Amino acid sequence: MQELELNSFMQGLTRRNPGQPEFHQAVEEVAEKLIPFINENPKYLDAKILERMTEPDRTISFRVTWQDDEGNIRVNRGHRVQFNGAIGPYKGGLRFDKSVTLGTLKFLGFEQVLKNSLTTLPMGGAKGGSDFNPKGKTDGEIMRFCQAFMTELYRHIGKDTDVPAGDIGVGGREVSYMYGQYRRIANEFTGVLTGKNLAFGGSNARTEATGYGSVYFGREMLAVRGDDYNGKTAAVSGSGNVAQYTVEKLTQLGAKVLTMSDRGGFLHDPDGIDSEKLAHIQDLKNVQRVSLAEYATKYPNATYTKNARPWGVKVDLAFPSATQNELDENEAQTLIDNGCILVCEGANMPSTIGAIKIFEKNQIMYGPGKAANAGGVAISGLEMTQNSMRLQWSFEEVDAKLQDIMKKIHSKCQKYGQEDGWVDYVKGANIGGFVKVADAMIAYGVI
Ligand SMILES: NC(=O)C1=CN([C@@H]2O[C@H](COP(=O)(O)OP(=O)(O)OC[C@H]3O[C@@H](n4cnc5c(N)ncnc54)[C@H](O)[C@@H]3O)[C@@H](O)[C@H]2O)C=CC1
Ligand SMILES: O=C(O)CCC(=O)C(=O)O
Repeated sequence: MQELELNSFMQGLTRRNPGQPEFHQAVEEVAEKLIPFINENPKYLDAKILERMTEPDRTISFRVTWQDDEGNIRVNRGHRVQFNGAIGPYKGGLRFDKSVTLGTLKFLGFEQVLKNSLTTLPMGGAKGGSDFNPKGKTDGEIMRFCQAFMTELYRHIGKDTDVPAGDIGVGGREVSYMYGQYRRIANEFTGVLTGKNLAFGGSNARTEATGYGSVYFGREMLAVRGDDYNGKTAAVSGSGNVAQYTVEKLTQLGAKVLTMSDRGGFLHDPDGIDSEKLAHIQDLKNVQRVSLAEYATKYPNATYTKNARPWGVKVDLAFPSATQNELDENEAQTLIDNGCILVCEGANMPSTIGAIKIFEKNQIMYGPGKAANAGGVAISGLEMTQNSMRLQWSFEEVDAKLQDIMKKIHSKCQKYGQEDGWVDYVKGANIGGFVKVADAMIAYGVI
């Protein structure tokens, strides 16, 4: 059997998936680390596992028709990419954002397969969403869109088939509207979505899990070098679900968070964003839904810089927690030049391939999203468990399980990514996530 070679593999993938640069990027980052491992393990080469794993099980696209407050008929496009179901029901979030394309969801679905495998729980990988732009929409419009979206999606999902959840633009409010519509159409009360309200089957700590989990992962990376968060400064990007709970946990564990951001720019508070200030940000973002610029009117020591990102601020730690490709090669170099020792990704693929190369060259602690932000989907997995048992565990029980899972993910990354004197977490996460899915696919035979 001829060995795999990165360039020709990527040429074939690009040819088969034209116009999907984010999907190409996500596969390239994985393939670069996996191909040498596959060539050393011919069972994966012979079974063409990488070729099979980069082709989704299926993609579903559909029209979503809804009415705005003025009575105008609006049309969006919805998708669900059921990427790989070898180790469990498809699982992964829904993104509502004007930038969403099938290519975006294929990159996210591909990452999700490896991430879900790393959690140790039985979950396949999927992602879905729509090019619907929630910005400026009223509550009634959001509800009607969510109901219209679920009216088609419901026939493709199920508690043992595919269990969606939130992502950018989809939080507790949207999950509730979608769950209500599913229940109405299917006439069943099952755990078909996660991130639900605590009143109807949600799990304690799911809201906090991605941000907390990312900080727990960072704590494990620091512990390898005998270090911790105490007294360190941090830059966080984003101001949504993941960013908010990253800031909360970092602060609780002794770090001082200096930045957050949104689509319009970034906030720099040299005094640190403490719990009172974070509560103000949560009001601005979750209730008023306005720009972070408002923060500076209440806390005048802070500045809001328009159309810029936070990576030029001198910090010890960086937690990119907004979106993909929000940290490039030059910004990575600036972080390193300013003494940053750890980058831990709350977002999916926030660092460009060039940025990752800079982190690797400098051998800093770099936790890629598929490992560092896996706490969110892990607690979604535990929400499914609780729904099956018709039980609800306490916040403390779930948080303890989250900490344990993040430790196990870290250990798996170490096992496959230990190099001479440092840990290559990208290699560790990619191989660690791959092996379980690949072995299941081989066991199934040629399907
Ligand atoms: N919610 C979850 O449980 C999980 C989320 N993630 C990832 O974390 C990231 C953030 O997601 P959430 O906090 O859930 O979403 P969210 O909708 O609550 O917040 C998104 C944040 O990112 C910012 N943002 C979005 N697009 C941007 C752009 N193009 N440029 C600059 N800023 C932008 C928004 O202003 C907002 O602050 C995403 O990459 C998502 O895929 C990863 C694992 C689980
Ligand atoms: O909780 C889930 O199922 C989705 C989480 C997710 O979309 C992600 O990990 O990127």
